[in-house]
Amino acid sequence: MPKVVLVTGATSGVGRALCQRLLREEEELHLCLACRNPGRAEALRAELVAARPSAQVSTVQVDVSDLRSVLRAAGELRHRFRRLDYVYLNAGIMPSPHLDVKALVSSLFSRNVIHVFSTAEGLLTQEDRVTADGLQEVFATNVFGHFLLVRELEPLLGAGDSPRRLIWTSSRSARRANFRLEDVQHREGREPYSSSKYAVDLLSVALNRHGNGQGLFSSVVCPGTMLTNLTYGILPPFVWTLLMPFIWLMRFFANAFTLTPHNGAEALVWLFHQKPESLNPLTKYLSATTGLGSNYVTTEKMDLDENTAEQLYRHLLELERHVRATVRSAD
Ligand SMILES: NC(=O)C1=CN([C@@H]2O[C@H](COP(=O)(O)OP(=O)(O)OC[C@H]3O[C@@H](n4cnc5c(N)ncnc54)[C@H](OP(=O)(O)O)[C@@H]3O)[C@@H](O)[C@H]2O)C=CC1
Ligand SMILES: CC(C)=CCC[C@@H](C)[C@H]1CC[C@H]2C3=C(CC[C@]12C)[C@@]1(C)CCC(=O)C[C@@H]1CC3
Repeated sequence: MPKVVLVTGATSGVGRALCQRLLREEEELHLCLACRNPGRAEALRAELVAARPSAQVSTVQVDVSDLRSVLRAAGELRHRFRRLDYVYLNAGIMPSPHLDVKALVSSLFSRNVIHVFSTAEGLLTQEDRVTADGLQEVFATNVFGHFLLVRELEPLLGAGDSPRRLIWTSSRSARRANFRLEDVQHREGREPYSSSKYAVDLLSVALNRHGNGQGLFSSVVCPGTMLTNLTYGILPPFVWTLLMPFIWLMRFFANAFTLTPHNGAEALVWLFHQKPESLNPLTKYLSATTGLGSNYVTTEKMDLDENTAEQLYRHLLELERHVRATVRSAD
């Protein structure tokens, strides 16, 4: 039986590289591309099948920031598949990022330079929006839409003869100081991206607590800093090109500059092969690249506690009840 793998945000960046690498490395696989843009999804499907004609690749349309779209897509997946072996919860956004150039320059002369360049701590703020469902867009996309998808896919992720896996694309920029249980959507702060990734880390811990007994295992990864549509929103491609000599030099000191989506996918592919029982739920798995360009996976203990994880989980369940009631009454 081929393993069934669902990937959100497969049309570009690390999601796309993950699909290419999995199909190149794995014989028996059914890859389902969960994408918001059907044209791009079909173009990717055709490209993957052209590269490997025996590959089984399908698509499903989903905008993870739109709750009705998530409910509809999950219904379609329940209809199409009897089980999902791996779900990569990878789609993510960072809207209208602002780089604090003064902080960037002063970090160059600080002892913290490697940490700051690996995590972007203090360097970036974003402007979030509110979705048609009334949620903060970064939270809806990076966290809640995916949470609802997982909840809706529970019948396909339940106990079976082999473990089921959730693999979240988080970030080294997830930071406890940017997250508050009283404001999980980050309505008030200026770092919704970091807050959303911290929420992802917490959520993964809670999902393990509630799912491991039924054979469901969750992990978080950071692909490192890559040049993708997301980072081209921070600096345009030509500026990244100008910075390249500096970045190549930085790579000898900061392994987080993976730069290409292929390199960034290292930890996502590595996790595919690991026995979930051997993984630590409190560890983040990081793609890393050496100065000479070799890829490897390293780990980081997450700065969180299980009590906060549980409280966030309950909060998300409550929000889920609320949005389901709203969707029902509007239909
Ligand atoms: N780039 C980096 O340096 C880092 C990225 N990450 C994380 O990696 C993940 C992938 O980002 P990356 O590859 O860099 O960025 P890209 O912008 O290249 O890819 C993002 C993907 O997510 C999809 N997407 C965005 N919003 C939605 C939505 N509402 N519904 C469905 N799909 C959506 C995009 O679809 P579409 O093609 O339609 O736009 C695209 O396929 C994100 O979670 C990001 O936070 C983490 C650390 C560093
Ligand atoms: C000289 C030089 C390398 C300049 C680039 C400065 C910044 C644009 C980068 C420094 C740290 C980077 C970083 C990210 C984006 C680009 C930087 C701010 C991320 C926020 C991208 C998305 C993530 O999930 C984490 C990354 C942390 C580091």
